[in-house]
Amino acid sequence: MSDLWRRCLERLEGELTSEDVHTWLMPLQAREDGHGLFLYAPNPYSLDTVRDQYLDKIQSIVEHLSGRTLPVRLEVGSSGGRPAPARPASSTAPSPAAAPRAAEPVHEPPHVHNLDPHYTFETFVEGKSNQLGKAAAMQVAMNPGRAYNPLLLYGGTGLGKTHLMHAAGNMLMQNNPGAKVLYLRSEQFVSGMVKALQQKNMDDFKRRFRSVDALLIDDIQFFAGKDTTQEEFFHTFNALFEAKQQIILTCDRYPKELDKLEPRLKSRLGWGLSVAIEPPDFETRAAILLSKAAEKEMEVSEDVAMLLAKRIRSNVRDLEGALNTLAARANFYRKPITTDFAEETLRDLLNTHAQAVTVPNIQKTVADYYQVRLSDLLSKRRVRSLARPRQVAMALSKELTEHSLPEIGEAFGGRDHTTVLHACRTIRGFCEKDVRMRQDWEQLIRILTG
Ligand SMILES: Nc1ncnc2c1ncn2[C@@H]1O[C@H](COP(=O)(O)OP(=O)(O)OP(=O)(O)O)[C@@H](O)[C@H]1O
Repeated sequence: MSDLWRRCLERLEGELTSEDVHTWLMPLQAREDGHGLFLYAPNPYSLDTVRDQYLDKIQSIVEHLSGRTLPVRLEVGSSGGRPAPARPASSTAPSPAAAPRAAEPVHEPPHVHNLDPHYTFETFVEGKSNQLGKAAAMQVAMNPGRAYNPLLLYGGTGLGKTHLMHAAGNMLMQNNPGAKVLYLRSEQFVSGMVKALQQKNMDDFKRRFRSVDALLIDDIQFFAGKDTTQEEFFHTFNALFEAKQQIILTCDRYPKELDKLEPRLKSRLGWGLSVAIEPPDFETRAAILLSKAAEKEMEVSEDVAMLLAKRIRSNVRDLEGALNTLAARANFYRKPITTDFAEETLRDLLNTHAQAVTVPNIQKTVADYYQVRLSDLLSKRRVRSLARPRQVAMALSKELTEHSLPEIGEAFGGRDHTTVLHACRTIRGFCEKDVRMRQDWEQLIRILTG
């Protein structure tokens, strides 16, 4: 890899999300000579995206790193000169020896996927919280268009929905290398559509999306309130569905609960299978940490993994962030990652996560959330409008703090420990069968630990 591009990527990793870097920038091949830095995109779609969203940033980093004005050129192809997989028929095959052309807008359907190769089922750690989602995603990858269509994965941020979606796409490609799989964030669907409307080439837009074997759209909550997008997506959905092409979607909540999403679209989304991805429990968090550490070839003991898993409960992205910080510091100071080193390095981060999670804080947060008075929540009154939030607050106290059942009972106006135990069981039962309760629960966990 060109040294300049490697350093540029390192900078970009600090400025963009790792998803952006993995999806769009890592797949680029680079060649550098005295005239410029040449970047080769695997397909026209990827070229369009890199040019529209990242080229300016890349250009300024390259200038900064090289200390001079060095042009950055983009084209479809490879730095080794292998023919471009999806060059439009009117263009000649790229050759790195030829003068690079400026990127032109191209609207051919992508023949090379833009999936993140690191997001596979092998690198996904299974636990109770994501078991169903993983099984469903595997089913879809093995029987695209037939098992569940659409497959919709929903749940809070950073819990592995995007990972599973890419894993399904990667497995589908592995089983059928000729398949056309297109992954997009919903913002990209919206901006592609706006551009097509402006340039009056909606036919190209429609063709681009409808010619794939599997369409993966991330974070569809972004469609809410965007009527034209929903209309277009509705038609794309129908076309794909009728042709038995696979659709995989993610959403940050149960889509039926999304305001400002057209009823007919909501109904379509319910035709296949919707699976919740829940926050992982302690054991799964620790297992994920050990697996990520192994992937990064970091030496992390079980003690360190358990320390982080115990203190960081919000989501997997935060866990991974903590691990990356540890890796960078350990590398810099050339020190082994012991529990002391981890405590010291992540002191602020661990404190932030620990701070919010006290019983009084949980009580106050739950009272605000359900709009009841704190004094009522802690009182002996048994009306239902208070009893349920009180049980939620007790169950959260058990889940998120180290306090014992008697201590929690004491903090809730001197109640018996069996009352707390009953609350925990009742709320767990509710979460299993009632979508709204589960959303409340997850939302509260996010507020308290985010
Ligand atoms: N069970 C798991 N095993 C391994 N890695 C995981 C797991 N769950 C999440 N991750 C990792 O956590 C990070 C965040 O996951 P991901 O981006 O898939 O979350 P998400 O649910 O799509 O979040 P958002 O809604 O914010 O897009 C990724 O690096 C992913 O690999």
